[in-house]
Amino acid sequence: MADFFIITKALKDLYNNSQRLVDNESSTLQLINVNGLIAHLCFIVLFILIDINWLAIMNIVSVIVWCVSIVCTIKGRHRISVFLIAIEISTHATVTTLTMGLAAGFQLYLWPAVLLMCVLPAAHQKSSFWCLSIIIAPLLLLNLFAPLEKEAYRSVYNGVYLFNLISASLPFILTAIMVRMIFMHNFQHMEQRAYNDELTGLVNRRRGYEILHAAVNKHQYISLALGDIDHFKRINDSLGHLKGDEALQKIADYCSKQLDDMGTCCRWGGEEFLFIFIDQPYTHVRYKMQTLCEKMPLKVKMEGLDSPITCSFGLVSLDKHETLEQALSEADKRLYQAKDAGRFRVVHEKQPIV
Ligand SMILES: Nc1nc2c(ncn2[C@@H]2O[C@H](COP(=O)(O)OP(=O)(O)OP(=O)(O)O)[C@@H](O)[C@H]2O)c(=O)[nH]1
Repeated sequence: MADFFIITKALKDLYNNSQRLVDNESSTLQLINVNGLIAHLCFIVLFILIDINWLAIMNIVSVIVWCVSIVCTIKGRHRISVFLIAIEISTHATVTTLTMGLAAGFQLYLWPAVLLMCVLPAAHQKSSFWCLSIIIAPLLLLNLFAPLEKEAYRSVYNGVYLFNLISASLPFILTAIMVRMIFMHNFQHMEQRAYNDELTGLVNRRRGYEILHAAVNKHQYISLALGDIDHFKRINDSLGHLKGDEALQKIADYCSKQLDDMGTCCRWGGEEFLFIFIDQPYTHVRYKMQTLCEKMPLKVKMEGLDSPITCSFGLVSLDKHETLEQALSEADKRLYQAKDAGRFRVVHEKQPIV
């Protein structure tokens, strides 16, 4: 069991680090450069072994191009590096396919290169278009017009094709994984921005409504507490808006920690928070909200304030025959009752309980 956790943790770490990797154009390019360099070094050995010396020499030239590309990437000349990669792959595939025929499988390297070019220079559309053309043009022309086989190389076709098939599939699969990771990362980022309040990090009103509607559709038992910071204007007026923001962050932090897994705290408006409890016994919710309210002045502190930081709350549970809007409106009414009764309290029925 422990082994299983170690493996899942290692995979998780790898996934997180690789996300950082694809976030950074420079490290992605360098990863591709190093892979290209290693592949061509292997080619040199392979072609010496099967005695095709002109291909071994050609791969030495390729190695030099990949080295130059590595230097360009280090110097931040990413566009040149991408062009070099496109030209190297395109030239290599064209010359070898025309000389040995399609049966050797060198044209296969152009497919992962198409995918790579679509992903890599995403920030520069013009160069992306040219790099793609450098790859797509030979891909089409070779498949249409290159000779299928050459008599001189018949004996090596099986081995060379298999080698090319495997080593061209690997970058294809890796690039596809990279595209998926970029997509997932961007999706999570967008979801985070769409659902979370920027200042406090709490879920926002939109997400709050989604959680509520989902619970209503599933006929779950819902309790709501609408909270409002007491005399927040005074905090802003005495310490300034930036410190006011800091107070909001501290209160949000405190509320989420206090709630733990029991419920969700949303930033409902400026200095208003909505606490959502799904399928939690009302007595537990009442106790939780009351403790949260009582402990707040002890746990949330700001230097330079004359009075402690407190909140008032209106707590309701959603009746079966009641709509969400009615429950929210009732919570709002109870919040006002809490304010009228002197603040720093939870009103859950008609009368305050703190
Ligand atoms: N710093 C900061 N202030 C905010 C933000 N959103 C709302 N506010 C402030 O919150 C204050 C709300 O003031 P009021 O509605 O008068 O309420 P209050 O002073 O909290 O008084 P009571 O609610 O009656 O206890 C205003 O000064 C708003 O400018 C925010 O994101 N950052």
